[in-house]
Amino acid sequence: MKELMIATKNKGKVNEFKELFSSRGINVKSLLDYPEIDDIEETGSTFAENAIIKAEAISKLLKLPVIADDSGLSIDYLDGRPGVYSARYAGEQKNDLANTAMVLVELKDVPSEKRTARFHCALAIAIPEEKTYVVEGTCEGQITEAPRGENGFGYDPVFYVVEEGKTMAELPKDVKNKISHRAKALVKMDKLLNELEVSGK
Ligand SMILES: O=P(O)(O)OP(=O)(O)OP(=O)(O)OC[C@H]1O[C@@H](n2cnc3c(O)ncnc32)[C@H](O)[C@@H]1O
Ligand SMILES: [Mg+2]
Repeated sequence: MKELMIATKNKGKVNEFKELFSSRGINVKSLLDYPEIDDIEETGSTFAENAIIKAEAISKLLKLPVIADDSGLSIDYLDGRPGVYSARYAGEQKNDLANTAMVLVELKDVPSEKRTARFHCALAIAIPEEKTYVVEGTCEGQITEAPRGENGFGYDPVFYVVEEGKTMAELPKDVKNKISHRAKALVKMDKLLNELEVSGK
């Protein structure tokens, strides 16, 4: 089975990439296998820039083709925040519960029609001695008034998917893996991998 390195230490992302790539016959490795590698500083101003920064840094270090994911939540009422600051919105400790609580406080008493939001995912692939490619996917929704559901990770319990009538955290993982920002970006990445033959398919 072929292997791909994903430059992330986020367990929620790693689980989703394992599920998403297993159906493609690809085994996923991540930075959870490399505890000695520190977080790469995300100095970009867009998801795409940050995905490229992470993919290139880890590809250079490991001398391997590397995919990185930079993702987050943009809330219209908050002018796109938390955006690229999604992971550390409530502080440096990157706490999912504190981040979602902060979003709910900021949207307190905001009516449902003004609670529109979307998840973004930028996926970059850096290949040693070659150029870096980046693809993106989004998923539309609304911010709930309270968290609901146990599945997924991050902001999923407060992200309501209108077409499904459920929060992302209430949806079974196979449904999230069809409709999510990450799944949509991955469909585009898949085409790229086929063209580049990085996956060996
Ligand atoms: O940078 P890496 O090591 O990949 O891990 P990270 O957790 O710091 O990841 P990001 O910088 O991309 O920040 C993403 C933030 O957006 C949240 N997020 C990303 N994808 C999500 C999803 O599918 N569902 C819910 N929240 C998500 C996630 O919880 C983080 O708070
Ligand atoms: Mg990060």
